[in-house]
Amino acid sequence: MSTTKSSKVRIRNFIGRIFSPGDRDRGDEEMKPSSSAMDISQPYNTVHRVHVGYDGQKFSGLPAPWMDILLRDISLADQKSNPNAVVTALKFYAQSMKETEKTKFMTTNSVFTNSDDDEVDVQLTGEVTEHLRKLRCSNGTSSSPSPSATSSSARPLTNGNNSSSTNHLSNSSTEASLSFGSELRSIPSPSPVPNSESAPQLKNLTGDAPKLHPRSPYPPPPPVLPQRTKPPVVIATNNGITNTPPVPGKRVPPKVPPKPQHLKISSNSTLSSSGSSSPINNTNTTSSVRSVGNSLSNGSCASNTSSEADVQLISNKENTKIVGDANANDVDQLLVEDEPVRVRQQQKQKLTDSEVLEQLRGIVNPGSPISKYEMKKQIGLGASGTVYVANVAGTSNVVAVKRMAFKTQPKKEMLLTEIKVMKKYRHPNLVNYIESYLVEADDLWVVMDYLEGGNLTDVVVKTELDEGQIAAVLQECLKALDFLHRHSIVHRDIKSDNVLLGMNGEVKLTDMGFCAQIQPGAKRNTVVGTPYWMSPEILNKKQYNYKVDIWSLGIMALEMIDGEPPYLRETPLKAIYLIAQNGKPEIKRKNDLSPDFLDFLDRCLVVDPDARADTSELLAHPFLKRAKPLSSLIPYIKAVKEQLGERK
Ligand SMILES: Nc1ncnc2c1ncn2[C@@H]1O[C@H](COP(=O)(O)OP(=O)(O)OP(=O)(O)O)[C@@H](O)[C@H]1O
Repeated sequence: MSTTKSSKVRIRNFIGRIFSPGDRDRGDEEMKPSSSAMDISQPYNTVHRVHVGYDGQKFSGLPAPWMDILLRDISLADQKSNPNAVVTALKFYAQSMKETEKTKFMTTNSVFTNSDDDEVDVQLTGEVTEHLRKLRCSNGTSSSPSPSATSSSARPLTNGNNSSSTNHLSNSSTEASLSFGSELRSIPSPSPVPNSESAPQLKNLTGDAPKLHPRSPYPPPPPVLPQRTKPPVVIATNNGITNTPPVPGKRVPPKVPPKPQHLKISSNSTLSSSGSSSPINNTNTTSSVRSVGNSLSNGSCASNTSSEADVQLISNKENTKIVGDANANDVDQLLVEDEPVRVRQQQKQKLTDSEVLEQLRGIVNPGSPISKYEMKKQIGLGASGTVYVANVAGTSNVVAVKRMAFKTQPKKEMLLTEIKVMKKYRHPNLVNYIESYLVEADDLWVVMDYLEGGNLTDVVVKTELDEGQIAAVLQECLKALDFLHRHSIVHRDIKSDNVLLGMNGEVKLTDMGFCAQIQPGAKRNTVVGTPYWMSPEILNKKQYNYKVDIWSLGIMALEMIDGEPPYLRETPLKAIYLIAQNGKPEIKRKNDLSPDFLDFLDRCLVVDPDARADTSELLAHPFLKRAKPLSSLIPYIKAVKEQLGERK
């Protein structure tokens, strides 16, 4: 097993204990004979609440294991300084534990499904919220990151910087609850894992040929040392598309029939109702909405598109008005435009395994790949399968083949999403799909470009890139993100692990499993990502859009400076607390960085997504003018490969 593989697996093992996917494994469900009419179903939508109090000094009411872990990871002083962030961390943690409980196996990423299953939520009592309100008033500020605290950018920050944790607290909840899955489990403690590679590291501060020596020492790490890579990812579907101003330069929402007046809700209620109360929740309102839903949101990353439909109907209605005003004499036109169209309510449902299989069969090539590809060696082991390098028989072409056992996949819909996105969206900075096969209904082969240089993680962990090289990598990633965002696709899992390198220095994004399609101006609240790279709005379960990728890109830039994302050495609970508490992470080596680079980071790591840069802005940023040719990466990639090869 290569070092890459083993390190990823190690980290996965660690993280897997903490976070795991939220997709219900429907495999068993599918196999079961249908229950008779006399059967009484198991309880569902269960909510298990534990009352949580906070007296201004400490939390109470948590189950003992939770209290232990809270006290171990977050000091009383920290709890006191920002109880909101504690709530965010607990909520996230509770959800992750629930998902671990449900799935009972480890996977690469954590996925929280937040809508259609057991409720997992943390709310504080009215008494507690009142206390926190007073605290905020007496401090004269929110305990969440403030705009000024979270970005040194001179650009105006509009709103939302008071962190969503404030949202939890500002509602008038009268019940304090920390809700779990069906049964409370003892909380696994992160086991100590050796610090990231103690082996010699390659490093270059000057941009010259890389030399082997360790990265700069940082303050002594705390005792619990999670390893980098494949930490948790989360998905929580919660009817999450909302109405926001359209994004300039993005695609125009598809035309849909005007919404009947009696069904029309105010723009405010559109946001808050998330479509659940609207009588016309419909994922299939228009053909384009349907195609979006079918092509992408069938994966577990899909969120309910009903709100989106509402938004479109409302905005279309407004368009209609303008058209009507402009053609006031044309009564027929007005009548036609105002004709209410009733749209049938249809609930978004997850695909069954057999539906996923059916769709998959429609995508894969017929026949068998066995004689076409000669497997050379295993190059990686992911949560969903094993990656091999292979030769195309009779040619000198080399490809990567990912083989997955379909039936036992925990995230079948996400797999389907990944293949669909890879197949449909091709770009020089994306790992491109070549073809796929389903051998004997279970052995799924996905053939793709082979990126011989491995992933960026190995390079950032073992070497220190200079600013010109970092700018080059960021520029390539931004080109891919710009392409995805222009197609209304949000990647949602940007991190160095998902950036692959070619031996000629090419840089490509991979791992489309968490991609989602968001219509321009719409938002989602499916909690997806890898916590260390996760934007505050996702962590706080707020509505979000494509800007989450920009935050993660900023964190990835910090990885390239420091070799790891912020808080990696903290326990997961503390890390989540710190992200919620601090917003923009501290940039450790500020004095070593150019003003352009600092400004680039500032523009990515803005807590308020509306004030955060988009790909167009960043692609034009002066920092990218410093980008060196991609060939400058070659010695680094080679040195890392050699080092990894030596250790095999
Ligand atoms: N196209 C490729 N070219 C070269 N190496 C690859 C390619 N795809 C994957 N790899 C290597 O294989 C490893 C595992 O890839 P995989 O996509 O299975 O990882 P994962 O994202 O951890 O897993 P999963 O997607 O199953 O959750 C990667 O870290 C990478 O080093």
